[in-house]
Amino acid sequence: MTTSLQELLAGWITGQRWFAGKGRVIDDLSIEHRTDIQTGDPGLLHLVLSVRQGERRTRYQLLVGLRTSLPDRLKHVLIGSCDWEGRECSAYDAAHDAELTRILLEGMESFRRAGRLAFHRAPGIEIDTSLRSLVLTVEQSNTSLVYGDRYILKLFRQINAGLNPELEVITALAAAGSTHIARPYGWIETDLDAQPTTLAIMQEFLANANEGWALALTSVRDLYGSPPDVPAEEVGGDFAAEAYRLGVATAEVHRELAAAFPIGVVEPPEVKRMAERFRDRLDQAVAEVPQLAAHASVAHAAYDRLADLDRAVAVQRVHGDYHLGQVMRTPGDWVVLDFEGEPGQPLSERRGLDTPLRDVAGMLRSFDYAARHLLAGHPEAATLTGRADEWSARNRAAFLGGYSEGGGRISGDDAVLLRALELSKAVYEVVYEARNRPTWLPIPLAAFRSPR
Ligand SMILES: Nc1ncnc2c1ncn2[C@@H]1O[C@H](COP(=O)(O)OP(=O)(O)O)[C@@H](O)[C@H]1O
Ligand SMILES: O=P(O)(O)O[C@H]1O[C@H](CO)[C@@H](O[C@H]2O[C@H](CO)[C@@H](O)[C@H](O)[C@H]2O)[C@H](O)[C@H]1O
Repeated sequence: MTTSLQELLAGWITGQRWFAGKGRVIDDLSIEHRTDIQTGDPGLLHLVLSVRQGERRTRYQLLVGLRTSLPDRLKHVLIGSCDWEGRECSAYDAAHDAELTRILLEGMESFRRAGRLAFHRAPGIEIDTSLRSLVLTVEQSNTSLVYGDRYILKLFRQINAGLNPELEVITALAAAGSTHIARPYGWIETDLDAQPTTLAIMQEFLANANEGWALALTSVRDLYGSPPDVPAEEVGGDFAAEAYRLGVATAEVHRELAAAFPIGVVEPPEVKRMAERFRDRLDQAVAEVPQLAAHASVAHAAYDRLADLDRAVAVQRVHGDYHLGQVMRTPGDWVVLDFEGEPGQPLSERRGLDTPLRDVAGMLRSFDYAARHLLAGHPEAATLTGRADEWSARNRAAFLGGYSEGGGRISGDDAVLLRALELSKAVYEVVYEARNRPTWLPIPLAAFRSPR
């Protein structure tokens, strides 16, 4: 059975949104660990796959459902037919099968152990196991299940051995009473390379919240639709007050992170090495995305200035992949999600200390994304570019104002660091877009146009 399921998976996995190795040939796919969470019909398998593409080996997690007869409601997530213990079965993505995902809730409620899997519940939490799940249909690197508007369970798709930074951070911030996180309710663990490894995290579902990205886009649309002589601040959907409030919340989260985890200082030689890493990343990105070559000199100039800074930089735990899709506006305040760091980086790096300006840079880039992403293919793109610049500049400034007001420190010297961080993020985004959404590539490329 294993061989045929492996073949099916090799054909199926490349089409999944969360598959990180798009555009590269799979040299080998093997099932590293298999846990039969439920035997019988339907059956539920948990698989850790190891996918080798060239030198790179990546692990992915799958929940595979097996049924002798697949109901219509699950036909859209069919992986294929396979032989399972002598029977012809349909294998499918079980994340979409509420009958099977309930087993995960039951597992967390009862602290179940199934083979190598260990289910956990957060202290003082009771889990309602009667809730049915739906898969969240948003662009994401993982797969999230929403149980009855009460819980959201994120199944990490790409698995790295070790404790996931998100679980570590939200547990610490919840214990410190933070109002800027969604409370943790439970998690699922395994051991990989002899390390406890987080496979999934369940949190409070923020049912009455709106994603920052969606709110920002509504504002951008309003501005695009308004007469050209009306300034941004007079357009109905102006976002600047929210951007400011988000800046305040960001500074508060940074303060909470600094209080909950160790802090440190990076001396000038290490800042030089940071610039060096940015250069290496740029070179790799240019090799993968040739369109970036024409802009590389702008980034190199920013990295040279960083290398010459000759100044120590304060570091602490940070978010690491901060953008408008990671923040939600609840009726009360902004809540920050997904403290996972940049997907694809080693866990040691994602759990390491960094300058909080990395997050500030990430959010500044996101304002630029929001301002420009509606321009691609827009018939009036040429005239609307000025509007996009206006929206971006206004909201970036408001966010920075809020960040300072909330106690976040940005000194004059920090402009050099911030610029280098922004361009490094844009380099990451160029690669990300080339791999996942090639039509969006012009958005990060626009970051290299001119110094702000
Ligand atoms: N606690 C939550 N309550 C409501 N929606 C959430 C919550 N957590 C995540 N989401 C929604 O799921 C989306 C993806 O979540 P995220 O943690 O960023 O996943 P990924 O790491 O896969 O990108 C968010 O942009 C948001 O729309
Ligand atoms: O899946 P994650 O949320 O962890 O992050 C990845 O996907 C993001 C896209 O969904 C990507 O963000 C980029 O696009 C956003 C708009 O969709 C934009 O707001 C961000 O500024 C931009 O970086 C993120 O980089 C990637 O890690």
